[in-house]
Amino acid sequence: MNEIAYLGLGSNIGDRRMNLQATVESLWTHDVVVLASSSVYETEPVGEVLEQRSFFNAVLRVETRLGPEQLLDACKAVERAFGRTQLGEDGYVKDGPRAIDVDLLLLGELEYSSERLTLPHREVTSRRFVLVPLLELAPDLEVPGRGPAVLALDLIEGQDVTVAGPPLEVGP
Ligand SMILES: Nc1ncnc2c1ncn2[C@@H]1O[C@H](COP(=O)(O)OP(=O)(O)OP(=O)(O)O)[C@@H](O)[C@H]1O
Ligand SMILES: Nc1nc2c(c(=O)[nH]1)N=C(CO)CN2
Repeated sequence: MNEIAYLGLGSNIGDRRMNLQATVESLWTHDVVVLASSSVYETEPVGEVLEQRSFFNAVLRVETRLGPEQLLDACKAVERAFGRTQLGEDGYVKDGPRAIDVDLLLLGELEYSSERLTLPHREVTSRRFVLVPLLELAPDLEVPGRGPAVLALDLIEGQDVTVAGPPLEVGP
């Protein structure tokens, strides 16, 4: 059965918008149908590395027949295609600069936990750079197990987010 999922994209190396657009095209080749994109936002770095270039972030609404672990594999395959080092590999920096980051934010109503995957994404309700584009696509969104996304956004202080450009092209 096909499910609706939301993916969070981020880039802060090279041509950031071009990297996000190329990610959309790469997802098509992994059985992930991209239905809609949020606007592209320029966002202040959040997390363990604050002294780095600002990010471009966007959220995609996708449709897929993949299950949770397979969908994570697809996200990781797209990151690898852009040369991203992965957790556990040489050169990996938690929260560090990256040409592309693809996070699996939500898969339908699923609450799921395995060694390598947590759904909803553990940070989905604490990051403005995720919630602002997510709410643009789904203003009434309820985050499974955590309540209305709009209430979570109200609780976040700081984390500058501004519109940098129109939505990514999602057509084939
Ligand atoms: N919902 C999820 N989406 C993506 N990765 C997840 C998720 N839940 C758990 N993970 C795990 O988190 C690991 C680290 O992810 P990643 O390399 O993208 O970290 P990061 O981008 O530095 O930080 P963050 O995950 O907080 O954005 C992945 O290898 C993956 O196994
Ligand atoms: N603004 C912003 N900050 C981040 C981002 C990101 O995509 N945008 N990604 C991170 C690691 O996943 C760490 N910090």
